[in-house]
Amino acid sequence: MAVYTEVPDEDLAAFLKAYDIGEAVAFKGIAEGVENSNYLLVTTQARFILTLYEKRVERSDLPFFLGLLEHLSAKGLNCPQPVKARDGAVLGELCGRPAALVTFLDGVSVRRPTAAHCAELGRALAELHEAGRGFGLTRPNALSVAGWRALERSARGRGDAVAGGLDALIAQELDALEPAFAALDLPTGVIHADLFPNNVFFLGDRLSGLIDFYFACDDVFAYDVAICLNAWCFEPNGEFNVTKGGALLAAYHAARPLSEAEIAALPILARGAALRFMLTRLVDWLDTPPGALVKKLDPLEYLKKLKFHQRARGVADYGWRP
Ligand SMILES: Nc1ncnc2c1ncn2[C@@H]1O[C@H](COP(=O)(O)OP(=O)(O)O)[C@@H](O)[C@H]1O
Ligand SMILES: N[C@@H](CCOP(=O)(O)O)C(=O)O
Repeated sequence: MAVYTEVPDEDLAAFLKAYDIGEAVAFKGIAEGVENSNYLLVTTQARFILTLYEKRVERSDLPFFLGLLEHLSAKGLNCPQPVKARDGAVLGELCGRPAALVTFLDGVSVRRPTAAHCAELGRALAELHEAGRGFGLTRPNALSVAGWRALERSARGRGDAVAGGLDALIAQELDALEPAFAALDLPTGVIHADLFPNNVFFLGDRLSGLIDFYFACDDVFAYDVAICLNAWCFEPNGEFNVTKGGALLAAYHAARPLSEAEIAALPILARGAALRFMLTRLVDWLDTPPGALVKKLDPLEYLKKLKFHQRARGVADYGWRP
């Protein structure tokens, strides 16, 4: 359960005084999520999500995240919209944490995406990349290749207790991926960087909205595609589903054509994305105290994915059909 900070009734009431959104009629912690504390707030006017920003979110990044939501909403993308307080501010403070209210999106996330879901996702990802153009703020990707060494250092010497040989494998991957990423010269812009199935809502078969932009940053567009190939196209038994991969890539390409260089780079980008999620999960796995109210995510799921990417012979292995 991702509620790190409990909000007492009187603190909530004081916080809501700054807004013109009606009276609170229900307020409850949301079990899903990993990074921040999220609450569902129902008022006499509407439903909202109240987020208290926790560990990995830097306060100085919040204008980027909240401004991006406003920019994307204005471009017609269905994502949460920050709610302004009476003084126009979108960022407040609650229980000693930065906090914001955003609009509630209808829809449900899918646990077992089909090829049709992957196609919807591919199209929406391309639309997100297009909609991000012209956003005035920038944010480097703290969890791209330049950030992986620090994660490796913080897990160093402890990986082998999770899987035999893991420490050496991570060190070798970094040695291989750092020069490979440095050699890439691909189109960049605003990416979501965490568009996993839990952050995508559907109404029936149609994708209805995207949430959780708190890893969004400026980076290579095709890296975002590679993150999604990892998150959407593997089966629970660890096999990559080329039908799903092909559907995701074709739908993305139809909405934002991928260049030859982007297509050729997908296997190495997917390998890097697998390492990135394995590393953050590994650090959380090792450092989350026993009894913490959060579901720890399995780093070894991403070790299996990484091994698939190491073996991949080319983009055809991901279902790409020219
Ligand atoms: N704008 C929103 N509309 C509806 N539900 C939301 C919204 N934002 C978050 N949620 C719910 O809260 C859960 C956790 O949100 P998320 O942003 O993924 O948290 P975290 O960043 O902590 O991982 C989501 O799975 C979803 O159920
Ligand atoms: N998607 C990441 C964890 C981040 O969780 P989210 O709830 O913020 O999407 C992973 O699977 O490792």
